[in-house]
Amino acid sequence: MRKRTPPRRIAKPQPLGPVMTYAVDGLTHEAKGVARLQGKVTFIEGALPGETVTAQVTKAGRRFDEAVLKDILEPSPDRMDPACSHFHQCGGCSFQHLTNEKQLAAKADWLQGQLRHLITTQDLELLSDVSIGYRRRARLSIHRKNGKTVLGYRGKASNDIVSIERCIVLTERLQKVFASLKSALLEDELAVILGHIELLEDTKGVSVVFRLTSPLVNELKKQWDNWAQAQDVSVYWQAPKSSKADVTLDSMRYYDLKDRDLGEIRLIYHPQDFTQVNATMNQKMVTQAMDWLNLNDQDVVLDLFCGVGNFSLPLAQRARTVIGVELQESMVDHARKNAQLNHMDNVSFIAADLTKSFQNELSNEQVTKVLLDPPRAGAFEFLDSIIKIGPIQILYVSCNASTLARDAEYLVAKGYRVLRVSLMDMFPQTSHVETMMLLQKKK
Ligand SMILES: C[S@@+](CC[C@H](N)C(=O)[O-])C[C@H]1O[C@@H](n2cnc3c(N)ncnc32)[C@H](O)[C@@H]1O
Ligand code: SF4
Repeated sequence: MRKRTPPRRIAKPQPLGPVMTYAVDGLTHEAKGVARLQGKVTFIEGALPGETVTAQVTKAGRRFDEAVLKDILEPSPDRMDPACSHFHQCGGCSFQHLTNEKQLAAKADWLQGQLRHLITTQDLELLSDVSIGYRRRARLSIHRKNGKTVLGYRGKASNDIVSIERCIVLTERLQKVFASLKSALLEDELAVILGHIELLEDTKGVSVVFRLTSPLVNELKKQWDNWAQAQDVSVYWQAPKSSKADVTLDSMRYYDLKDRDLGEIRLIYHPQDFTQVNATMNQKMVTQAMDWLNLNDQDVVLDLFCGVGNFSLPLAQRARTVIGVELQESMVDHARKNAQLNHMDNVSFIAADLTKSFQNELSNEQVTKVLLDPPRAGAFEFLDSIIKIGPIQILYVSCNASTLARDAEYLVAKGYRVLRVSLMDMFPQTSHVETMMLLQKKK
């Protein structure tokens, strides 16, 4: 007899609490106001420190409650009207109700808190740029309900897709393509066979990746190729069940990095490879990394989690040798191609999983400096290997301050000290914080 799957327990929605008045005195890094009522902490989405608000508890826990904002009785002087009309529904931004200056102050506060065992308040440097129109890539969700197509992003409070008319954090060119795409797609049969859509802008221009859930008939493809031509964008099709769009070398994307003294580098990549989302900040970040590492022609540098060579190639312009390490074989291929295209023969790449040790392949090199740029999980598993290699300096680029704090505290315990730290505002209007930290081996 076939076993029956037991019915899934669905958590009962909690009844809403009464509307209460709260004095807000803090802000979480996810932009929730923090208030205390009779000793219990309540997180209120959308409330700011210094405000008196009314709110209603939606989730009561043992240690804290979560509440929705009802009314602002006394607003903070730092409050501003969100520039985007979708702000209250869309899950993309969390900070638009706070001035840019205060957004940065809140991020700096939070980062200092995370790194409290490593730095003092004066230590934090800041790298920032424009606060809207900066995103060069975005993933649009698509959903069809009762014959209607909804195109946009996931919502703030739920997984539902919020219909977006205009997204002001996208680059201007992407905003225009988004608008044209939306009006062409909503009534079109292509919408029925799409999983999601990726928009991308780089030095080559704008491109759109359509992820198909069913095969595409020729006529529809022709129609969309015409749309792409009229919009001057490239279209890539990701076939159903394949992990990436099929892209020939000729139709790869590319972006350029400029160096003050050493000229330009062009990096090719697959449209679905990892690339930094904020092009201007990426350029600034790479320049800062080169300045901080202050390389010379004797340096041997390891670039860990190197992607397609975003740091490796600029490093190779200065150092004697650079070795890049990356998990994805296809990105390693692109990184090698990039070295070739830029006529660099002092950089090589290894495909390896950095959660595992593979030191033997590196043991012939006297590595002087290491740059690492891991995903959110950090690089803890590889730290002992780095310590064994014993570089003079380690430059850590991080998208998650709590794993950075953990890893840096370990490195400090093993004989390194923190020289410089910078908050890099890669994603204004959101709560994301990127950090660069330079560590030096103690004598
Ligand atoms: C934050 S990205 C940085 C990429 C590159 N440094 C850049 O600036 O474009 C992290 C990279 O680490 C790679 N990665 C993720 N897990 C890894 C692992 N276990 N071992 C090696 N590389 C990994 C990802 O494929 C991605 O390219
Ligand atoms: S991600 Fe775009 S649409 Fe969403 S709130 Fe931010 S600016 Fe508005």
